Amino acid sequence: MALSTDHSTRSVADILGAIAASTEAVAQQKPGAREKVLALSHQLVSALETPSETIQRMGWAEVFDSSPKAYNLMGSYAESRQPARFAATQLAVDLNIFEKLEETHDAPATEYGNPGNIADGPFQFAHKTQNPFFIWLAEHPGYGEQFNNYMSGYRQGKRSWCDEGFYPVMDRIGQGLNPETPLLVDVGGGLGHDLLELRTNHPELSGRLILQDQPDVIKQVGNAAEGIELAVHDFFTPQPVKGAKAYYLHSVLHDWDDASCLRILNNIVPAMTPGHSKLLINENVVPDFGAAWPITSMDWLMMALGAVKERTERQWRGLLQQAGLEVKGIWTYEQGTESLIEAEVAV
Ligand SMILES: C[S@@+](CC[C@H](N)C(=O)[O-])C[C@H]1O[C@@H](n2cnc3c(N)ncnc32)[C@H](O)[C@@H]1O
Repeated sequence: MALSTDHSTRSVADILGAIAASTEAVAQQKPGAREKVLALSHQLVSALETPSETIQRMGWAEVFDSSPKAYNLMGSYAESRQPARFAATQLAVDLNIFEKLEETHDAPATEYGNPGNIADGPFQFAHKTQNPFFIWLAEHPGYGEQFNNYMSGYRQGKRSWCDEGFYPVMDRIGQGLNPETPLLVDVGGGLGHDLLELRTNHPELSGRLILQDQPDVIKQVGNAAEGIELAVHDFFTPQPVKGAKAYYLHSVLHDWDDASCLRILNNIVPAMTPGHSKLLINENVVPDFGAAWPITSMDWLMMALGAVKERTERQWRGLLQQAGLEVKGIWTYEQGTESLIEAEVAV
């Protein structure tokens, strides 16, 4: 869902005007003035944010790190002076936050590192399981279905990689196609929203569009994805579709640790035709400085859910290189959006 510019511009201007008109009363601590501006601020947020941002804010960002209070309490990438380092804020230091963590946690034993075992992280502790998140989901179909619905909601209002001004689809994957050959294989593609967007934004592209996912997910798609081929495929097994123009992984690799990602990539690379096939990865690329809240809060969420992390550009390049892939370009639309990483088989 796109933000309606006319409506939101008018609302935002009105709300900002009302806030400006109340600042004097707040400064003078008039009864009710602070509450009024607070209520207006909530209206301002709801006028500005997309459904995706609402889900992020209510679902995890405020809990983890993005609300000014929690964020300032712990620290942020934004305040760090070292690349890709998280810096404690003055408030965290003043409140001895990290000493408190040390008392309640076995942090020193892990040298304060991220949890790194996908079968033994915070999620497994909470749910008393030894299964990684997606295996647990597959065993709990009700939750799996809700997760798939959530992924569709999470995409609403977000820039799509195939929107004008993001990844130059026609230039990069639009040449040398014919209707019989696979254009794009969406590996772990969920309910197929990316393929539907590609078809809507680029109806002129020819070639087969193939959605692959786990059995329950493909069953949930049913016949809701007309013109898209549905296939049950476990991405830890060899990719059956050979020589596609593009293999696409959206929010898949960030679910897994490096060893699992290499297994996924090593199962795709043999299917790629050198000089023809591209691997497209749609993920956050954490900037070394000043990462925006949608990215830093997602990093916290991934730690909690999967004992995994969002990756920096250096980490992405290193991972792909290990799989015999060479990065051809990274496209980012604006601060805080996911990026499109394009790679080919290294020659
Ligand atoms: C975070 S979701 C991303 C879904 C979709 N690509 C998107 O961006 O909305 C990860 C997807 O990976 C799928 N998945 C997990 N393990 C899988 C496996 N072994 N083989 C294939 N798909 C798998 C899940 O079912 C889920 O749809």
